[in-house]
Amino acid sequence: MDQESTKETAVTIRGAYKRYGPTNVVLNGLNMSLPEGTIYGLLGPSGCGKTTLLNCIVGRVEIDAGTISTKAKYKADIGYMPQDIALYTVLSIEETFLYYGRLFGMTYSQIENRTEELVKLLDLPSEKTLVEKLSGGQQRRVSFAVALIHDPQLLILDEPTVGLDPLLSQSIWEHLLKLAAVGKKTIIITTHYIEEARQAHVVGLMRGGVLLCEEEPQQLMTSHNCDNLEQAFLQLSHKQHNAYNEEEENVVTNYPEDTTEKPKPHLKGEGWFLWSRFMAQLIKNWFFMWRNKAMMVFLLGLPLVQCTFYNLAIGHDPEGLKIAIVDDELPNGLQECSMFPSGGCNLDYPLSCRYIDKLRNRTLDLVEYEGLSAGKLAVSKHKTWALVYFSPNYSSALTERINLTTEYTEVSNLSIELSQLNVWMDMSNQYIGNMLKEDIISGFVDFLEDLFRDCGWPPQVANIPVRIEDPVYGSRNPSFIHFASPAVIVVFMFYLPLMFTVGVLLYEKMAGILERCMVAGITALEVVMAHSVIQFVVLCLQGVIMMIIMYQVFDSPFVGNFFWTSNLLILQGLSGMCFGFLISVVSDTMNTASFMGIGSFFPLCSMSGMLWPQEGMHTLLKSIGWLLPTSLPTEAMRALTARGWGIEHPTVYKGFISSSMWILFFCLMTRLVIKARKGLRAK
Ligand SMILES: Nc1ncnc2c1ncn2[C@@H]1O[C@H](COP(=O)(O)OP(=O)(O)OP(=O)(O)O)[C@@H](O)[C@H]1O
Repeated sequence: MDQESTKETAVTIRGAYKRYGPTNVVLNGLNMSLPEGTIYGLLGPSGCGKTTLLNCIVGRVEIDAGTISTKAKYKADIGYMPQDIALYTVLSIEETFLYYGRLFGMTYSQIENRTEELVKLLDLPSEKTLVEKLSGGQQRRVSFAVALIHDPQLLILDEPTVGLDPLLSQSIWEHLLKLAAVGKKTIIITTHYIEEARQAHVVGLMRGGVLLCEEEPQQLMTSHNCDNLEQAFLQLSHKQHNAYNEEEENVVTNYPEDTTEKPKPHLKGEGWFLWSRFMAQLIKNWFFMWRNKAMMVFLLGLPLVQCTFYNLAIGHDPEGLKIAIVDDELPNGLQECSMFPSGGCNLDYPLSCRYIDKLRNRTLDLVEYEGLSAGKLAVSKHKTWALVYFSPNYSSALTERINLTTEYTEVSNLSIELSQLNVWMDMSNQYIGNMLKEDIISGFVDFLEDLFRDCGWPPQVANIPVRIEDPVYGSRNPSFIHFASPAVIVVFMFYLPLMFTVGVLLYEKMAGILERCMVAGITALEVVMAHSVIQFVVLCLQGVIMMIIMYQVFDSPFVGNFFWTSNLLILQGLSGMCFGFLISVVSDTMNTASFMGIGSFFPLCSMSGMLWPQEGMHTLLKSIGWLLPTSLPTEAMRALTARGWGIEHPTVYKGFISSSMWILFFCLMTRLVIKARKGLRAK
């Protein structure tokens, strides 16, 4: 580059090319030269590429070919006001200035003085006012003030006067002229109000990816023999249009080859990590959370409500289930039972009555039907869940069968058949069906043991010769809720941080705030670190709430080590947060992020052993299911809480390894996606 020509210039652009996709050429070999201490009014029709050009100058977008050189060498030497408001609306004016001031490395007293000056200059309301309470024009002025706060050498302003009162626009222009004259600041300003640009020292008209002219406004009007800029631009546009019509094809075919080496970035950051920038981001996050109290209540209330509802709704045995009884050995129906004693060794009384008593004790709702077909109809019409049928000679046949056991007498096949209790069930609901089956069978064993005891026979003979001893782990009557609790906590601890991370980062990304902060010099590492600190606090609180609800308020078994359990949950929360980072960089809209979040939720739940043991999964799923981010941590959580195993046990440490590997994987993928998207944007 010609050193001599750039000596006095603040911005020099030579042969800049930029396109979005193969045909949307936005910069087509553009040249621009901006002397120091001048105001450059960049004009052009909507969509001609003004914002893209500014983005290239501030380093938001990379050009495909050409050179950009600026006198400002560091990102923080530039003051940038994007077209969108791009402000944290929950912060006050004062907090906004404090945040950006700290990002630019200003001291607290410098920020305070500057705040006072800018509030006066831009006629802003009290600095304590929240940005969300300001009008659109006031918000625009705050955004303008943010660009000015650190008194930068180079100011890049994308339509700063849109929607402002003409008097205020005029005072802004006066201030810009003063900045250029006294402070030697260089300013590039885009505007749709062409006549406003008369006040600039130089105007540039952009059209078709190039600058049609770069001249002093008065000179431009004189040379085109016009009274105003609009007419001069019309003439220039006509001239270009006629010339282009002849060689339109060349616009694309002249474009530099994709293989051309990309130009190096012309602006430097100030390192990957600066404590002051990290702290500014952290304090801003804190304000953000403090102001979003509804969001905080939601984030902390959600685990509380979810865990409470889960414990109240799931795992309890259904009560009052209706069972049809058809007892053909009682001609006058079940009321006859009251005539017989409910205990003793009375083998001549109807034994079905004693058994029915046992069923009643199991909180079943027994409904008497007359005849087998009426009972069966009740089940098929879903009036009852099951039908228990006693044959006419049930008691005598059962006595005969019992005698076989106690006195080794012979028993006929008919007696065996009649002593059989017949049960028809509605098994469409697996859990209720199995529970009823268990009640019917264990009720029968109870009844038989009682009878044997009353008759002086060993009651053990009435049962099958298998004794289930006290369990090694868990209780004698395990509940589904106890099985699912570890998975529920692990899945919640994964998804709650994911929701928070995606919610916060995507909001900043979509509002253009993240880009604006990046232009101000903040790095992705500082953003991630500051978010992680806040997220860590939130996930610890969420974990404590869930542990209290699950293990203190309700009675999920906890026999493990609190230290390792809480560490596992924290690791799991961080893994969810990192997945949130990945979703935030992959998605550009809340819709895409929601689809990714919800889309991953069901597979993770179903394969994490929350609904069904992993041992029962299809072989193919079993071989990959353990790889998922919630599978091994769920097993580790179960082993820690229900079995009391320590970190030295493979099931436990595999959970820790799995969470750590997923954190690593999500971080790497996030990094790769950022790189890939940068590459795609550059194409
Ligand atoms: N990130 C992007 N991806 C793809 N195309 C883009 C992107 N940003 C801008 N463009 C396209 O580049 C062209 C120039 O857009 P740009 O926003 O730079 O125009 P502009 O002159 O600033 O318009 P306006 O005055 O309306 O703000 C448009 O066709 C736009 O659709």
